[in-house]
Amino acid sequence: MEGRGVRGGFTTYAPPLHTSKPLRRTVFNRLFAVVYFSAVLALLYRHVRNLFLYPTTSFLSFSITLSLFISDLILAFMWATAQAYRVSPIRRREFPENLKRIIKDEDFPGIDVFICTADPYKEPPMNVVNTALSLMAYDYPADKISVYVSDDGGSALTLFAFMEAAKFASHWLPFCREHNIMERSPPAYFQANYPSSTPHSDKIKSMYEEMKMNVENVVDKGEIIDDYITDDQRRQAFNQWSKGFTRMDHPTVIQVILDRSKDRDISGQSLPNLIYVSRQKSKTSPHHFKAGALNVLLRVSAAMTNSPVILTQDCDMYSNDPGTPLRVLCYLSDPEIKSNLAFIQFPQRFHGLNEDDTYASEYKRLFQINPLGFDGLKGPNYVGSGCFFLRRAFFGGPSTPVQPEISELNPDHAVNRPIESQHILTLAHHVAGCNYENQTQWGSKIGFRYRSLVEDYYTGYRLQCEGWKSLFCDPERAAFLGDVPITLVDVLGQCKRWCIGLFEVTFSKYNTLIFGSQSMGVWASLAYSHYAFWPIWCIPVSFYCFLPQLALANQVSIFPKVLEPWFFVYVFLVLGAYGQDFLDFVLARGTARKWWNAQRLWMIRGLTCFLFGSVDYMLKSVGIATHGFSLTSKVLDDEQSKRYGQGIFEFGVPSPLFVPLTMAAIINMFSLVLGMAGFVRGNTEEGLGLQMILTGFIVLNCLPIYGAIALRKDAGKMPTIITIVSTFMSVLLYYISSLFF
Ligand SMILES: O=c1ccn([C@@H]2O[C@H](COP(=O)(O)OP(=O)(O)O[C@H]3O[C@H](CO)[C@@H](O)[C@H](O)[C@H]3O)[C@@H](O)[C@H]2O)c(=O)[nH]1
Ligand SMILES: [Mn+2]
Repeated sequence: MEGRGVRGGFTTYAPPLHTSKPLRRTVFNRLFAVVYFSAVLALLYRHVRNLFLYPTTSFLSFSITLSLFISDLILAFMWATAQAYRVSPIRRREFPENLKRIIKDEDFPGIDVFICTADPYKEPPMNVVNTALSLMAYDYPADKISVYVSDDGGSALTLFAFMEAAKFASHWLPFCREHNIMERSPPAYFQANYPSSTPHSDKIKSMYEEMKMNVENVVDKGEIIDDYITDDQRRQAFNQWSKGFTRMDHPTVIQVILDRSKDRDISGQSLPNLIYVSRQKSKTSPHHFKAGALNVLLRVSAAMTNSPVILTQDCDMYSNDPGTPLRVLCYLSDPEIKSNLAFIQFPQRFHGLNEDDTYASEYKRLFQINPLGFDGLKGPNYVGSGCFFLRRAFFGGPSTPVQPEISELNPDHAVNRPIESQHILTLAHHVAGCNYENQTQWGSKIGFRYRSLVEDYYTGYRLQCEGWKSLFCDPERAAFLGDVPITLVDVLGQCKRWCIGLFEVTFSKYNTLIFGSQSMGVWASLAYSHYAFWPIWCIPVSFYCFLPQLALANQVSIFPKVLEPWFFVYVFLVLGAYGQDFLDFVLARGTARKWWNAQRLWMIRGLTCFLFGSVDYMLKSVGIATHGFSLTSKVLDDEQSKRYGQGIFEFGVPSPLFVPLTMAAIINMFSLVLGMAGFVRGNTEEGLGLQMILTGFIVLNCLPIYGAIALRKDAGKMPTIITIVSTFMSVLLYYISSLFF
């Protein structure tokens, strides 16, 4: 594949548009996997042997060995699935500078950009607007871009913000072009380029500030006051928010804010289409959260522009590089790649992370490392944002197309009427209706797939099962930058939602191991299974955080003695796994301190969201609970931001998620102290060495929790009620354990 040039399907001497090459560490990884696997087998053999010794040993030691066996079996399973990312990882490069020789501007495909937002108070309209502006300002012919905004919040405030943004866009877009600006989200530009201001940029800045003031004013008031309703068009638009209009129950609102066939910027160039869509909602029809919103956009955009390329974007992920669509074209101009390509995924990267990424919100493994491994198989999974799709992929497999119910939605249907024509608007309203999907294949065989809270993972997976491929595009300069949650409860809440969504896939007929391996081969199925089974990490993590410690506190040895042969198997397995993880992390632009935080968060997730997500999923399957898509908040609180900036853990709210975590902190500290005391007095068994090391390691990981319990006075400290409940439960747990040991 390397160095191949592409022109009209023939391999020529033309300069390449893209290359790919295997990662250098692949050979090492494969060898290491063989050695590591032998050690895993040895350990499992040891457990099985010990289990068979029962009933010569006690019931207690049988239960302990069984728990360790189950934990290690799960760890071994997760390790095995993760090897899928290590068999053939590749890294790609694109050469957009060679594009002009192969394709002319007028032959560029149209792009429909989808931006989803769902709540003006959790997702401030100004941020949504900034995302939209950054995408409208792509270095791409404006008459080929249409931006569709889906507002599940059904908020006039968001529509108002976009009306203001459209005015500003007519100044902002030419300004960006003229000065060749990289940061096309206005606040990112002002932050990066001030104080080196010019009269022109000052003028733009003050226009931006004025828009921002108007929008925030309206959002604060919660309504559009008459002063802002400056013309009939606006009056008509806002009159749609009639009495009885609520976010969960309202008719469709579709507003063409900019029409590229007639709207021009101040330099006279056309502006991209900008269309606001708030689909019809009714309390009696399911809306399927983001997947439902995206399917409405798929249909509304089909009616209006039907561009062959679609970019899906979360409202908080702005473009950080105006050249991104050209990178995409490097692949789309290669007929060999394009024929079975469903999507090109860019990594989710973030701005506003604190120095050491306290909550590992970067998810480096998920978003940056593992996709390289996926890419050498069938391609990366879809992660919801920063992804360019070929529209055709939503309508059946590459060789098994599925026809939509009306021909206008066909991916190759050409739209030949203006978007504001009555015919088009009527059709668009029709396909945005909340009953439109009844008795259709939307959500099952067509479009984004329903029935999982991780619609992104599930949709990408199903597309690949249909035979589609995908590509991972990870340029040095981040293509998109998103917000991160800055409080622990938000971080864990988001992860808990993912866990529920993942289990919804695992325990369905599309199980990644069974259905997946039949549809896309063993390795890709393993790669998907790694995430499908993500939440089960809660089992080994919980066992390892409590069992050895309780045994230690009771002076019972459960691991091999220090320096005996099995001790070295344990040491190799642990150091091997952590060492390889560290290496991957640092080679992917990571630092040692960020890695430390990432491994800490893995432990924390095991005790919190993985655990609660699994339990919630089970409660739901037996009909006890229901769950929805709880939005991640993108609003910054000053005090919280300050603490986040200093790298201080933010607890603050009395969430049950914190209870097992605090219990682990307490029990580990308690056992460590007892263990040390035993050592000092000389009556600690020599078999307790590994337990002491493990407990010490967990205590080290829990340092911020002790601080939050005992030392801090700020609003982000551990709520007293959580400390009390956890202490009580820890004492209870210790008491129960002492009855058995
Ligand atoms: O009913 C809904 C719920 C959410 N959203 C939008 O979905 C996006 C993602 O929501 P967010 O709260 O930011 O969730 P995250 O967990 O941060 O998102 C990650 O995980 C989601 C799946 O759980 C994916 O959809 C996202 O793309 C991925 O970034 C946002 O733009 C929302 O406005 C809707 O449009 N309608
Ligand atoms: Mn998000």
